[in-house]
Amino acid sequence: MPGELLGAHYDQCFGCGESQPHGLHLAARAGEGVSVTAEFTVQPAHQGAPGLAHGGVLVTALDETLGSLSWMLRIIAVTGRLESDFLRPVPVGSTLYLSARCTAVDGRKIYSSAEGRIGGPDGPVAVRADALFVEVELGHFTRNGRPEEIKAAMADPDQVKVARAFEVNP
Ligand SMILES: CCCCCCCC(=O)SCCNC(=O)CCNC(=O)[C@H](O)C(C)(C)COP(=O)(O)OP(=O)(O)OC[C@H]1O[C@@H](n2cnc3c(N)ncnc32)[C@H](O)[C@@H]1OP(=O)(O)O
Repeated sequence: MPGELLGAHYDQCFGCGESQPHGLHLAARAGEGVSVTAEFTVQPAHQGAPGLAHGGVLVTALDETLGSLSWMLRIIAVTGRLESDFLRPVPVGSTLYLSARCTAVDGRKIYSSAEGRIGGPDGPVAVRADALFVEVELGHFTRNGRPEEIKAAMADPDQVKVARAFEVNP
């Protein structure tokens, strides 16, 4: 339902994992239709220039928010292409109000756009991105991931967590 937290897909994910000490701890919420929102507060560890967020970290926040759209579509997908615009510098300590929406689905291709605003959900747009995600099978992760982490994720007694680690919306 709109407003509901989607929860982390994998607890070690750099974007959303609760157990990832270096991560962004992004918590995405369902929006209206195939859309999501999330908030991310820039920490001192995310600096690129004194007191300013690193652009790559901001793109990660956009990527993760866009990736969360797969949950709304119940599709397993990975980022194939991500094009970003940096419109305003984002100071450390500021909160990025993120929103992403799916714009089209064509076979395995999922097109989407996202933006991050500062100063409030209706504040000026600081960063934006257009993405192409590509639907993949579960084997994309099990074949390509490092075996240690695959085994650890599969061994979790919580079966919902196991499914989520591989980006399947249960
Ligand atoms: C809840 C989840 C949150 C997750 C948030 C984080 C998301 C991520 O960061 S995922 C990690 C980063 N991404 C990756 O590691 C992906 C690495 N790339 C790959 O594995 C592959 O290149 C992959 C799967 C994207 C595509 O390969 P493959 O499955 O062989 O598909 P392929 O046949 O080449 O392409 C399928 C279609 O997509 C198109 N396509 C694929 N890549 C691109 C691209 N970069 N640009 C444009 N089009 C592309 C192809 O042209 C093709 O189109 P069509 O069907 O019209 O011919």
